[in-house]
Amino acid sequence: MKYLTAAAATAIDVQLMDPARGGFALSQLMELAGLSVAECAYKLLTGSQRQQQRQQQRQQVLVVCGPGNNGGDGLVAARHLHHFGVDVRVVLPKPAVREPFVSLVVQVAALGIPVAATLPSANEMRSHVGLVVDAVFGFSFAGNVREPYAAILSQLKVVEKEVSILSVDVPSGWHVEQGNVSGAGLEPTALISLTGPKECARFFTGRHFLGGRFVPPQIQRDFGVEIAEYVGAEQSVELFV
Ligand SMILES: NC(=O)C1=CN([C@@H]2O[C@H](COP(=O)(O)OP(=O)(O)OC[C@H]3O[C@@H](n4cnc5c(N)ncnc54)[C@H](O)[C@@H]3O)[C@@H](O)[C@H]2O)[C@H](O)CC1
Ligand SMILES: [K+]
Repeated sequence: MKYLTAAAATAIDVQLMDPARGGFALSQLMELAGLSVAECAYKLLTGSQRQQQRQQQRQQVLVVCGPGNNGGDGLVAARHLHHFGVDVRVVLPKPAVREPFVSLVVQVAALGIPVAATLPSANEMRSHVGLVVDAVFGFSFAGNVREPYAAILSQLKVVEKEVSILSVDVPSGWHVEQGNVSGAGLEPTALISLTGPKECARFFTGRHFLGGRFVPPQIQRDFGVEIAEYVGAEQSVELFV
């Protein structure tokens, strides 16, 4: 398994958006990343009969979005989950002030998806939330978690053993290469790595998926990113190492 440093993940993004290499716009990559997240979340929610029963009791998916592109992936995923028929809510601690986030929030609101700045209470999450999608921080997170996100992560940690969490790309609060060194990071049930697993995924022991089905072969080869064996139209694939 090839693991990416934060610098390599940034370099892949630059290549993907280079007009002469990948030729993608950021919003396209975010759309595909968010679609992978939504499809993976849906699989986790409905994957087994037991989960289907639990899902009937605790139907909501709570998508918690940070200030960068990881949060953008979350906003896209929320929109797709709504179209998949899931009762989805968004927590966006800081209002969107720039594109593509402003438009993504408009798209979410146009579907009637509730957007709040704060998390529900721990008891509300225990009784109503079937899955939290952690889209707070991705591969550009560094240093100690600053507010308002420190409070959000602490509140999620209170319920993390009782409510399933799917982290997008990096479990929020984890050092991108060294893992949960501060102890303030989430300990999610599942992780969906986008493009390729980051170094911190070496320390993750839960269910691990790969998504982001958009990397052309040349860029895969240049960075040693492994080609996942997606089946048919699926947007995420579980990794077993
Ligand atoms: N090629 C791909 O796989 C793609 C992945 N995508 C997703 O984009 C993120 C990386 O996005 P980026 O905007 O570079 O950064 P983050 O979302 O990780 O966060 C930046 C954001 O967070 C703030 N911040 C950083 N450290 C702290 C801190 N200690 N406390 C508080 N706030 C902090 C920083 O100021 C920024 O505002 C990747 O992981 C994928 O999820 C793309 O969507 C598509 C291509
Ligand atoms: K995350």
